[in-house]
Amino acid sequence: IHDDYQKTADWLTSHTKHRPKVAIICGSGLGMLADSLKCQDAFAYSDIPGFPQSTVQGHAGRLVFGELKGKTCVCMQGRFHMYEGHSLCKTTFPVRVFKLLGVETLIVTNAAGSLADGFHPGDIMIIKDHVNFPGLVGLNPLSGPNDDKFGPRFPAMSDCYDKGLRCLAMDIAKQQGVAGFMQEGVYAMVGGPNFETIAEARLLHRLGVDAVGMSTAPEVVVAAHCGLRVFGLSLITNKVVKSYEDSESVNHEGVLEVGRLRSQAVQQLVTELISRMEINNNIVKNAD
Ligand SMILES: O=P(O)(O)O[C@H]1O[C@H](CO)[C@@H](O)[C@H]1O
Ligand code: HPA
Repeated sequence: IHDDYQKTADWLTSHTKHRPKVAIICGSGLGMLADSLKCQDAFAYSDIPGFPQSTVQGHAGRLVFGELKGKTCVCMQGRFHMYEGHSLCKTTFPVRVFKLLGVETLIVTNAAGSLADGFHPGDIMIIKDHVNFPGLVGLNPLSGPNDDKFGPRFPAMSDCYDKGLRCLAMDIAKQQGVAGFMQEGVYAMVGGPNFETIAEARLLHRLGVDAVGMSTAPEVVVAAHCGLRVFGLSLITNKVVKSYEDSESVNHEGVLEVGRLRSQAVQQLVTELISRMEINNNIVKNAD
């Protein structure tokens, strides 16, 4: 299996001169993060040996290499979800390819519905921790024989969202004047593709979940397993309906619309974070 990741990494290395240290996974409606990369080399997923295909609207299906503020990055314009029918191994395939390419830091973004009372559509939540619901019942990308070349059989997950990067992102948000819609909280992954029932929403709320979506946790588990430093952002695109009296309901078009609305703020925050993070070692530069 290691060979499959290596083959894809070798193909990419022979098709681009970029050697990224940072990888970004763009969530629903957040694909524009890739647009600001300079000196781009872009590949359709369908042209990359071993890569799965994106099937969801708002996920373009392109891997983009380039420079952002002098740092070399690779950006997934479109991710893979379990509900598309991919195995969890396939949904997280690119993360191990990034590791083999020399990536040290993974930035994950997603669109999510909020459960926390003080959260509103348009808020940006720094992910402090996650609840991996599929993982709790054994749907885990690390299931099966462990590949010791990537990491240990029983990896710790108690510190998978890097504290230094979380603090730095909050400082940057204050400096950019967007602290008013920044939050920090717990993301839960559910399987989807249906949105939550009211009873499910109430359950998640009572369990202390701040935002819910259908992705991210498997990618972060695989990244933490192979020693990548992780930073995660959820764009709150809707409130999850928790009341039987509420006549509103969520839809994917609305999710994408909020993505477009906040695209610039997310882009500015991620760009500045990358610009200020120390590459090549694990020390994060403090805000000025
Ligand atoms: O998690 P991302 O890919 O941002 O997408 C989120 O938005 C879609 C639902 O609108 C789901 O796929 C959910 O997971
Ligand atoms: O309300 C939601 N629930 C699950 N996934 C989501 N992705 C965007 N919004 C939501």
